[in-house]
Order: sequence, then C-alpha cells, then structure tokens
Amino acid sequence: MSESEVGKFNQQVLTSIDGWCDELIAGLRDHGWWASTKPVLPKPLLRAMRQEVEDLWENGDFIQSQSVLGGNIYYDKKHVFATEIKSEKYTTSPRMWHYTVTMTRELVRRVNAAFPEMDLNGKFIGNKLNMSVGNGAAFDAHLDVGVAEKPFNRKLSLLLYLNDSWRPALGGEIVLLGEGQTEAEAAKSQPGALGLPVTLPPTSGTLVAFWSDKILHKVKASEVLKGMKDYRVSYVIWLVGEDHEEQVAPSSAAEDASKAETAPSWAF
Ligand SMILES: O=C(O)CCC(=O)C(=O)O
Ligand SMILES: [Fe+2]
Repeated sequence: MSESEVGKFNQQVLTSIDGWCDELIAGLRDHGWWASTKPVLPKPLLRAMRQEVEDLWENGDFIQSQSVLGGNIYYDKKHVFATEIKSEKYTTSPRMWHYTVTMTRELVRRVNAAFPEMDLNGKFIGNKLNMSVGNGAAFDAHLDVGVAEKPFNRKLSLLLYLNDSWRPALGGEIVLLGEGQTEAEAAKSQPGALGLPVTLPPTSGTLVAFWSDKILHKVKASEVLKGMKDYRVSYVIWLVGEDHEEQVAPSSAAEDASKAETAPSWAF
C-alpha cells in the first residue's frame, strides 16, 4: 500500500467509526453488548480485507486453534484455525494491520471517555483471526476470560466478520447467550433483560461488541459448500485493562497459547 492508500484507508475506518460508535456505546451501557445491523465498513474495503485473510491462509500462517476445559485440559477446536495480526504479517495483510491499529486507538479513546472505570490500555491489545473450514466447525459456549490463555483483563471483545458469500445454509451464527460461566447459569441470569439470547449471522462487515468477562457466547456449526470462499472468517480484537502486565501470568502449559493471543506491543 502506498502512503496515500494508507491515509485513505485509515480515513475510511475513522469515518465509519464515527457513524456507529455512539450506538455501540449505548448498547454496551444498556445491555453489555452491541451488534451492527449493517456493515460497519465500505464493501470494497471488506472485500480487500477478506482477500488478505485468504492470502495469509495460502501462506500457511494459520495454526490449529485450541479450546480449554476447566482451566487446564486443552483440546483441538475441530476445523478451526487461527493466527494473530502482527507486524511480521504486514506485507501480506496491511489492511488488517491498519484496521487493527486505527480501530484500537479510536475505540480505546472513545470507550474510555464513556466508561472511565474500564481504564482501557492504549498500548496493548490482543487479537485473533479465526478461520473455520466447515465440517460442522463450532465454538462451545465460553467467556473471553477466565483461563490461563485468556488473560483476565480482557475487557471488550470486538468481532468483525469477513464472509462475502455467507448464506443461511452455511450456518456459523454467533449466539450471545447471557451472563454467566455456563449455559445453565446464563439461562438463569434473566438474559431477557439484556435482549439475550440473540443469534447473529456472520455476514461481511457485521461488528459484534460485548464485555469480554460478562457475555457468554458460542458459535453454531458451520459448513463449507463451495470451497475457500465459504470458509468462515471472524477477527476479534480484545481491548484490555491497564493492569495488563501484572495480570498475564503465563503458566507453562498455556505459554504458547498466551503468546499467540496477548498484547503485541506492535500496535503503537
Ligand atoms: O467467530 C466468532 O463468531 C466468535 C469467536 C470467539 O468467540 C473467540 O474467538 O473467542
Ligand atoms: Fe469468544
């Protein structure tokens, strides 16, 4: 990307944020979550970002994604692969990088202004790019905090979907279930008061935001019918609290996973 392309890209991201950020903040305040009802970025930009993700895939940048049971048993998340957007990937995915940096900088500023008690960190974040390759790939219900490889100080999860070809036959909807550690607990938490449960299709440009430590969520099984363009792509940025360095205590078992997910200093 040339310097002027970068400038234009960042300006488009900032203009977009300006269009929906007040709604996002109101959603977080009232319910603890928000989802856009239309794409949060212009279509050509989303298509270019999708292409970058497919290029990363073809480069072999993704690795098998894992889940954790009860804090210490790791198991493969079947048919789900993940990678992190960091500086080494800049040549292949400059737009993913600039989206990450611009989005983080702007949202940390705006969310901190609206919720000073969140005390979001402007220097560190976490991110993960998920690629599901069909065959019923799913994410079990979870919070984005609470076990070794998921730092306790993740505060806000920002999920962006890049699926141009999505249609109902592909599945893979995200379901925000309620508050609690388990589905049973979430069901008891009077989710109705939060407008939950809600099922959201992963269409391109949909942004889903929620408090990382409060909202239990899962992803329904997804399929691939026509090759790579049907692969399900979600990109999550986690904004974290100021106390990042003290709280991330990588235990030996989780060390690699924590490296894969936490706080690159590259963002700024
Ligand atoms: O892909 C999604 O819709 C959700 C992904 C997710 O929950 C995660 O990566 O923690
Ligand atoms: Fe999650």
